[in-house]
Amino acid sequence: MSDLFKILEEKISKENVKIVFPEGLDERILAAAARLANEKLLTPILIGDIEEIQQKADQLKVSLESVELYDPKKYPDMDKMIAAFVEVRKGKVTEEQARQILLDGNYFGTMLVHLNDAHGMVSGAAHSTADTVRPALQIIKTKPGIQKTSGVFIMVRGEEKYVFADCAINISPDSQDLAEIAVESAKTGQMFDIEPRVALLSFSTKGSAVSPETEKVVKAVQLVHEMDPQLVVDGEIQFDAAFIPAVAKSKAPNSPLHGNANVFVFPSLEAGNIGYKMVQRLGNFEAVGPILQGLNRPVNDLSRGCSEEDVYKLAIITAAQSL
Ligand SMILES: CC(C)(COP(=O)(O)OP(=O)(O)OC[C@H]1O[C@@H](n2cnc3c(N)ncnc32)[C@H](O)[C@@H]1OP(=O)(O)O)[C@@H](O)C(=O)NCCC(=O)NCCS
Ligand SMILES: CC(=O)OP(=O)(O)O
Repeated sequence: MSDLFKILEEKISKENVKIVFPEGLDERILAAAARLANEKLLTPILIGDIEEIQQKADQLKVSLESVELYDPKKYPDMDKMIAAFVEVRKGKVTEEQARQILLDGNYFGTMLVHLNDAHGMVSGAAHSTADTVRPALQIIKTKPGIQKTSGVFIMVRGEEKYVFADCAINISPDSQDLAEIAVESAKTGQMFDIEPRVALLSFSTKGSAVSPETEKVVKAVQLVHEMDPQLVVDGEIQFDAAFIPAVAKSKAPNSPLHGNANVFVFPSLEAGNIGYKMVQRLGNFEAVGPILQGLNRPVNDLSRGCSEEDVYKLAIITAAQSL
């Protein structure tokens, strides 16, 4: 993984990438932004009260040289931003409402990305996922052909790397959503040198149980075959049959995964979010993400339990996604 970050770092340091951090007063954000600027990887834009940010930086003894600071309350181009927001939310907000909404750092930061004043955004160290991503869903929107944004984690322990999805966004994905999540997660895995072998997980393997929940996954696998016939994929399948070759031999002898899956698509957000946190905390995996996939421009959400290192890494990924 460190090699991979080196490749991403080399890529982004040649470009002048600007990443906006709406939580400018959060210590983890401040420290990571100072480090990213100091290493000349990208130009961070911190949002918040400028004096307070500077005071906090002094307390933390970090330099804000090469870091841009924006305060929505004093932003000189606010009228232009309000007009653009009213336009993108067509009929859903008035100018007066927009003036209020854009004081919120996540909306303000997302608009900087929308208006090409920043290449991407990282937030969520101090905000829930809903508050972090809602502006992106409303303003940045999904790429053509993609119905739903979803969030993956790259789970890393030594040389082991796996993709877990969706751990962040879609609470009750249907078959179509799961199929799209599977195809997009395979592509995200490739960004991290993972040759995707995709398992659509369930509590059942190949009809060992039958219920609306298992049938949803079976249908999703059929849709994945139509969407990407070359993709190595199987389901519905239990985690052990997807991951342990000996168990695959007994439970799913004809599975193309042969117990070697590396992209795991969970059947619901309950399963995905609980699953990634258990593997992170009980299995001592590093959880890199959530990386949002399917958006027109990169916006990524942090877990509120993140460290400075997590912020630093997610910013590098966000910058790489913008190229
Ligand atoms: C993501 C989430 C915030 C969206 O919920 P919401 O804001 O209530 O969404 P709404 O249904 O009001 O939709 C708001 C907009 O986002 C869009 N949207 C909602 N979900 C979307 C998705 N998965 N992909 C793309 N767009 C989406 C809607 O189309 C709507 O657009 P519009 O206003 O232009 O019509 C919600 O699904 C959620 O809370 N998910 C769980 C997040 C979480 O807690 N995860 C665990 C921790 S990581
Ligand atoms: C991704 C995630 O679970 O975020 P949080 O821990 O902030 O809810």
